[in-house]
Parts: sequence; structure tokens; C-alpha cells
Amino acid sequence: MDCLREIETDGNSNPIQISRLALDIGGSLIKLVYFSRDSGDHEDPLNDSVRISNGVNGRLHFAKFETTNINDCLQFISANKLFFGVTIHLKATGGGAYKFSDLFKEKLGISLEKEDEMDCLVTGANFLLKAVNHEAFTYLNGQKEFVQIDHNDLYPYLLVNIGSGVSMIKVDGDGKFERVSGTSVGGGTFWGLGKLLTKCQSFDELLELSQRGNNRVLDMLVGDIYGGMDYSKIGLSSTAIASSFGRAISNSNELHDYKPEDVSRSLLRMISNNIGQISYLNALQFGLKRIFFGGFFTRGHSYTMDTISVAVHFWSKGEAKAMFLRHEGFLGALGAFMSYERHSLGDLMVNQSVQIPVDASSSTDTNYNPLERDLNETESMQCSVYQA
Ligand SMILES: Nc1ncnc2c1ncn2[C@@H]1O[C@H](COP(=O)(O)OP(=O)(O)O)[C@@H](O)[C@H]1O
Ligand SMILES: CC(C)(COP(=O)(O)O)[C@@H](O)C(=O)NCCC(=O)O
Repeated sequence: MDCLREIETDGNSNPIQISRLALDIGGSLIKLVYFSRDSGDHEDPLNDSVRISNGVNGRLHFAKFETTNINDCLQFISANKLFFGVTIHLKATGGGAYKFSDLFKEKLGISLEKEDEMDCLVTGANFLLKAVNHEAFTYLNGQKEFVQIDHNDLYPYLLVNIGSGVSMIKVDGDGKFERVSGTSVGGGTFWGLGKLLTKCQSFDELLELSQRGNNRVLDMLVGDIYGGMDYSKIGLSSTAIASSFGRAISNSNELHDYKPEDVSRSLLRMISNNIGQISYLNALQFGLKRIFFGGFFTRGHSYTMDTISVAVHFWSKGEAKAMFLRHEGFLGALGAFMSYERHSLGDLMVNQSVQIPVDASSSTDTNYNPLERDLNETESMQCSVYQA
């Protein structure tokens, strides 16, 4: 279970005061974002509309659950009192906000206020790119480098959200976007096919397997077809993949004759490369040079990001740049969280001085390395909430 087991305390063993919770219920994962006031604030914790004259300091917390484990999520929300008795409306996005609406009402007495998924993805991405230092980074040939975002030169960009499926959204400003394409070959494909082909019981197991695999066992290379030579006339080296899984046709081997790690590696490479190429083609069509990849598929996983980056770099001849986001899987939930300010809580603004996320459990964690931290562990970021 990928979640906070116990709500954090404020360091004096007092449960932290939760004042806002939003959900993104997707085809694979449920993502939660909630804001907790620092204990020093003398706000009425039951007041779900923050009446403040200046910044309320606190933390944004992030947690996720597999959608198949939705009852664990309900239990977590209930056990940790992530909503107050007087708060019977929670912002939610993703298909699950419709599919599980009755379940939330029945189990927790909560009405889910639906927010459009594409709206939330774009709002979440714009928020992170503007408000969080060290949010976006490039990853190519094993090198990870944070990108300094110029707020005055952010738009337009292509947002590629790799979730169960993939949405490709041209973003021209706050609330100005168009979903220009998508593909059903996404994170759910890797996880679903990978599960069938390797018998892995979890995504993490499948991902770990891929790290040990060799895609050349199953992938047919140009050199396999051209007798070890390059096909230089069209710019393909002998080591370029000509056909994913193509080598499986040329012998009597069955699935059980292949190592699951090699299967996982080739599958990850095939899907990542495919998404990278389709993303580039959409960026080309709309003259976009920057492509930000969101969604939990990438998981900050080096081989996944490297494959996507190489695909974008190769096909664009270096013209387009693939960038990744530290809070990749929480774009929708953050967007839903931000929608409170639009509809029900006046003009709340999250200030721009949000620090690099720190571990929820120990903000003084001296081992915390923002460049290396796996975002899939529980995490929070310090921020202040203002009423404009
Ligand atoms: N712990 C995990 N459990 C399941 N899938 C995961 C996990 N971590 C990463 N993934 C990948 O992320 C995808 C879901 O990404 P997400 O952005 O949450 O999309 P959705 O909104 O469709 O759930 C999964 O299909 C899988 O490929
Ligand atoms: C339907 C969805 C927007 C749902 O989002 P998700 O839960 O996958 O994050 C997404 O799965 C998608 O865009 N699928 C691809 C549909 C297409 O072929 O464009």
C-alpha cells in the first residue's frame, strides 16, 4: 500500500490540522493532495473556508493508492480525518470521481465535486512549473539536470500525461489549452502486458525486473537484419531497434524460455520509445520545442526517462527537449486542489515561494537529496496560502 499509514504530527504529537483535500482517481492510481496548517496558526480548524488576512503557513502532502485498493484509500481518509464533519464536499478529478461517487457518499458521507481532468492536469502543471523550485528537469544519457523555468517564457508547451493511457495537451496559458492527441498505449499497457507476460504482481516488481533485463535478447536490431551493418542511408545504426520483440519470431522459443527481466525491459523500451515518438510528432505539428512529461508511468525511473528523452532527441534532431516533473503523478490532484480557490474559497493563492519538497516525516532530513529522491515515497512541501 503506497500511502501514509499515520498522519504526521506537528512534532509535538498533536495531529496536524488538515484544511483541504483533493483527489485524482485514475484508471490505475488514486492520488491525494492535502494541505495541513502549521500548528502555530490560530485558525479554526473546522472552518473549511480559510478566512485569512495574510499567509497561512503549512504543508502540501502527497499520497497515492492503487485504484483497485480504493477501500484502503477510504479507510486512510476516514482514519486520519482528512475531511471535517462539516466538510461534506471534496474536489475530485479523474474518471473515478464519477465511477466511485456513490461509494464515497455511502462510506464517508462525502459528495465528490467533479473537476474536469484535463483542466486539472494543466492547472497542476502550471502551478508546479511556476511555484516550485527544481520541479522540471531533463534526463538524458544518465544525466539529470534541473531546468530553470522563466515564468514569462513558459508557454506554449506540450504536456504529455502518461497515466493508464496518454493525453497530449497543448498548453498556451492558464486555462488555455487543447488536448491535441493521445494514445491507449500507455502506463496501463506496460503494467497490464507486463503482468501477463512476467507474472509480476506489482508495478514496482515489474519496474525492478526491467532494471536487470537486456532488451537485445528480444528486440530485433537493424544489425540483426543487415548482417551486423548500419543502414546508414536512412540514418539507422546497426544497434538501433528495428522491431521490438522481433527476435521472438525467429526461433522455437516459448515465453517461458525468456527471462522475465528481458521481457520487462523490452516492453518498457517499446512503450517509452513509442510515447516519445508520438509526443515529438505532436510537438512538431504545433511547433512546440518543450515537452513536459507527467503521470506516474515515468516514476522518475532512469531507463524510462532516458528512452523517452532519446526518442524525442533523435526524432527532433535535437530541436525538441523532453522534460520531466518531480511531482509527475500529482498534476491532476493538485489541479483539483487549486480549484477550491476558484469556486468556494474566494481568491486563495498559493504563494510562489514554495520550497523544494521535503520529506513529510523529517523536514530536517539531512540525507534528503532532491535530485535523487523517489517521489513515490510520502512527501510534502512547505507553502503558504494567501487570500488575494
Ligand atoms: N505503484 C504503482 N502502482 C501501479 N501503477 C504504477 C505505480 N507506479 C507507477 N505506476 C504506473 O503509473 C500508471 C498510472 O499513472 P497515473 O498517472 O496515476 O494514471 P491514472 O490516472 O490512469 O491512474 C500505471 O498504469 C503504471 O504504469
Ligand atoms: C481516458 C484518459 C484521459 C484517462 O486518463 P488516465 O486515467 O489514463 O490518466 C486517458 O486514459 C487517455 O487519454 N487515454 C487515451 C485515449 C486516446 O487514445 O486518446
